[in-house]
Amino acid sequence: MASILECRNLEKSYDGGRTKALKGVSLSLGKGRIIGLLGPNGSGKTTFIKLINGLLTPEKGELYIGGYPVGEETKRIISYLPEVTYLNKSMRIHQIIDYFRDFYDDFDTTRAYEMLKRLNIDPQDRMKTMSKGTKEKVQLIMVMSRNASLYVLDEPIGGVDPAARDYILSTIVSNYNPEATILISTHLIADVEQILDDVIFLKDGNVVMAAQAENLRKTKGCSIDATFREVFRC
Ligand SMILES: Nc1ncnc2c1ncn2[C@@H]1O[C@H](COP(=O)(O)OP(=O)(O)OP(=O)(O)O)[C@@H](O)[C@H]1O
Repeated sequence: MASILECRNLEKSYDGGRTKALKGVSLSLGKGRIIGLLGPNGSGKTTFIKLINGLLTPEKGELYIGGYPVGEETKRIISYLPEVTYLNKSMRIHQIIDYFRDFYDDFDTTRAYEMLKRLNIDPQDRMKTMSKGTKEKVQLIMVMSRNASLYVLDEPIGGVDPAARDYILSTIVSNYNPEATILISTHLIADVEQILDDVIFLKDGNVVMAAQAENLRKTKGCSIDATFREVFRC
């Protein structure tokens, strides 16, 4: 299978080496796959995502996205949803859409307005007057309205109510280019597992499992959520 991301022996630590967040991660992410990056708190998910986006640099190892080392080329092909809100709170949604359209050549304005409509969000609303969950929906819509090769979503539905989660997930799946790859980091495994093709389990900075979701369910005879609870039982 052709891959969009390849990494070998990635290592990253904090505090001058005292905290080893990634201890030699090697992975290949296939094109056109929806991949769950799963692991308990502190397992290294956000660190890995920050390396992909060039916000951190590894101490060791190699990382290539679309055949390029992390840099300008890779930023162009990655659409990234960070854990924290980064949109200007005083802006109205339609202004944010204009901003994204000006900033990203691959931004699809029509798709953004369609997704807002489907989720009943008024483009005239200002970010600061919206609930946490609605802000999350808007951010996700902006990120998914780009025609990227790799979407990296760090906890995309944490603040969204359960009724809206399925709707958002199906919106994600139906609106993105099937050639593109989506990497989703989340603790809400039961909610997202229906859309996952592959899963990666991270534990203490190591990949402890990387498998096709369907194969894993067959082998274990249970859901990904149940397997996760078994592997990471406290
Ligand atoms: N800025 C930082 N300074 C020091 N240590 C950090 C920093 N960021 C993360 N760490 C540590 O690195 C390790 C991995 O953290 P990371 O945030 O990547 O995990 P995570 O899997 O995303 O966790 P969570 O599910 O809680 O978001 C943890 O031990 C964490 O305490």
